[in-house]
Amino acid sequence: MRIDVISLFPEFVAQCAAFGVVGRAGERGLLSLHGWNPRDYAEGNYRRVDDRPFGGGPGMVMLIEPLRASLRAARDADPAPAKVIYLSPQGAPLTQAKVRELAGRERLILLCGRYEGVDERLIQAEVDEEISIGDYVLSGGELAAAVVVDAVARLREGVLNDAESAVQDSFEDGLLDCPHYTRPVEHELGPVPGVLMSGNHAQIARWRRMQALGRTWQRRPDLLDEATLSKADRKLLAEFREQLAV
Ligand SMILES: CN(C)c1ccccc1CNc1ccc(C(N)=O)cn1
Repeated sequence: MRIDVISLFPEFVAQCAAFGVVGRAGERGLLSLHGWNPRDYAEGNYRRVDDRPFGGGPGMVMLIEPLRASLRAARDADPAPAKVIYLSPQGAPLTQAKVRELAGRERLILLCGRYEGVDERLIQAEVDEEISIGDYVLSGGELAAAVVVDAVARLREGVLNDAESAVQDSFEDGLLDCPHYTRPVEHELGPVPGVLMSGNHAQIARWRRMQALGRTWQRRPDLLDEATLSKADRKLLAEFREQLAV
């Protein structure tokens, strides 16, 4: 998979992708990341990439042409067609389902805005999708781009080993994860739930599913509404709630 990042700080996103499983994906050739800086395509001796907003008001707006030229350079760098994604607070919320869809593509071009954003005409002409990583404002789209790179890379075949992808699964079905424990069994902070020490793998899986369902119900009932629960799931959740009522 190839991801091109259009940014005034292209090394920012490359650095975020240099660690851990995503860094490993790069070393294995499963993911290639390329940065393009609009300033390299800006005309004039000041190489302007922004200018004042028509209509007045504070801040600056990114100019069309440097972005357009850097997007063209990124597209032309590889024959595969690319989906252009603009990271902005005005975008559609990023969900795991959207991450899965993006991970199925061979190329993505991520456009990172700075200042107050980008001239709307460039967005209309060049952007396929606007995506937001959450309802908050960042000083630039680069952190949002790094989030997309990480979330997408881990879903690519061969990036995660079996153990790591098992962790991924717990979020795949739209539920929160169960609690995790490791040594020591006894600690001043409390014991490890006995079922996890039982060696009874069916019971352990049952307990973990109950915990995932229960925590989702407690912390994110909105996710629970969207999740399709089996009859067995509903029974487990009822049991979880009974245990609370005790
Ligand atoms: C400077 N701003 C406000 C801006 C305005 C318009 C576009 C991009 C930016 C860059 N900032 C971003 C980007 C993304 C997100 C997000 N929630 O995904 C939050 N902030």
